[in-house]
Amino acid sequence: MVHPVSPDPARADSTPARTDSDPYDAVLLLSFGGPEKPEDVLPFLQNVTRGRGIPDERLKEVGEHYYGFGGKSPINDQNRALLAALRESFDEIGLGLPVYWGNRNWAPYLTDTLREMAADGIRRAVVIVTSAYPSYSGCRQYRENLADATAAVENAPVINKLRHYANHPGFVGSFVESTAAALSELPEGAAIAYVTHSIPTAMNATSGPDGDGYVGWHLDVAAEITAELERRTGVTRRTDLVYCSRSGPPQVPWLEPDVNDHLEELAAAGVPGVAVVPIGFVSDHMEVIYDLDTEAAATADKLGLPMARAATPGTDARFVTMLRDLVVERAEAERGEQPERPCVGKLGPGWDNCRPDCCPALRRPTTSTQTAVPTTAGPKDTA
Ligand SMILES: CC1=C(CCC(=O)O)c2cc3nc(cc4[nH]c(cc5[nH]c(cc1n2)c(C)c5CCC(=O)O)c(CCC(=O)O)c4C)C(CCC(=O)O)=C3C
Ligand SMILES: [Fe+2]
Repeated sequence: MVHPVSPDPARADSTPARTDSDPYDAVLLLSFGGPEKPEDVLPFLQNVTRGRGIPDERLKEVGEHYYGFGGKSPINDQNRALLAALRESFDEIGLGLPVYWGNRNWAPYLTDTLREMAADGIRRAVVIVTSAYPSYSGCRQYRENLADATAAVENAPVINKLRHYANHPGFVGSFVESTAAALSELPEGAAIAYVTHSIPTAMNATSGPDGDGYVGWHLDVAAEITAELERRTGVTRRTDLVYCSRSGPPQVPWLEPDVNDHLEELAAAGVPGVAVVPIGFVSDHMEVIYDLDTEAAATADKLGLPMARAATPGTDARFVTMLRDLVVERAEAERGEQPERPCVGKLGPGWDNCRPDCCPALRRPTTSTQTAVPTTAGPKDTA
């Protein structure tokens, strides 16, 4: 006779109580990093642009943006504030996970953070990236950084990256509120200009599992914010998705129009004002305080076009709670449960794991001096 297998009580007692965060024992906040003082600016820019073919002219120009703000980017302080807010939010529901922080381009460097996590005995962590959309720069490059750092650190934790969250109601809801606040400062009939970081059109073409994921996700998020505001107020407005922070050589096509050209067009069209809504940024980065609050604001001023910039999520409660919910959601999924996956828009929730061919790196231009030279070639062709 076969006896049903009954649980061994002694064994059950020794099994640790399952918490909401199983199987994770830590959270890692992964970000871009930025300089903290003038001496940091050049080495930071060298870290960012190593092997990326950015013209020297552009680097000098971007360096000036940082020097104009005392050589300090707001991004690190924004991340410190987000860390504090996340810890507080975890505490509220008794989610006892330590929260670590590492960057791609500046201290605390990701590799050092992983080393610290390994030393603390962290075995498995979930990573929050401060980039909400699919693209090589905003997703795969961070996953490459994680792979490199994991390979460099002995006993590095296993790491899972959260799904893209731009179409989560917490992210969209935060921008709905900030856009409404910006519009309330403007004359009736003001337009909305949604702004994100420009990328090469070729990078957009390979973004996400089906391509065009970068622009596609931004358009979907913009449409949701617009629809919710319209639902609340009954007012229909002109809306556009435009871009800032183009870099790279001029012959390489990047996403357009630039926000400044767009403001010119709005003014020419007789639009009475514009809410500039930086949906591509989770907090106030240099792109926001320079490209929008300084440069675009000066353009609008010159045009006599009233402009109000909507706040980024930063430490907005909707955004912080969303990140906490996503950690819990991913833990549930990894335990084999079927979590709810809140999302708005037409595209459906982001995927937990990117396919191997998602957002491939672009082939970067090389010069002829980097190609192999046939050994039969003469020392110099003087013809
Ligand atoms: C999609 C995207 C995001 C959003 C996703 C994410 O958040 O990660 C983002 C964020 C950021 N980009 C930043 C800074 C820079 N980005 C650069 C260059 C580039 N960005 C690109 C794309 C993106 N960038 C691309 C395709 C390049 C060309 C070089 C290359 O192919 O890699 C350069 C070089 C100089 C220049 O050309 O501007 C700098 C200094 C900072 C820090 C700001 C601060 O200090 O507050 C942040 C958050
Ligand atoms: Fe960038």
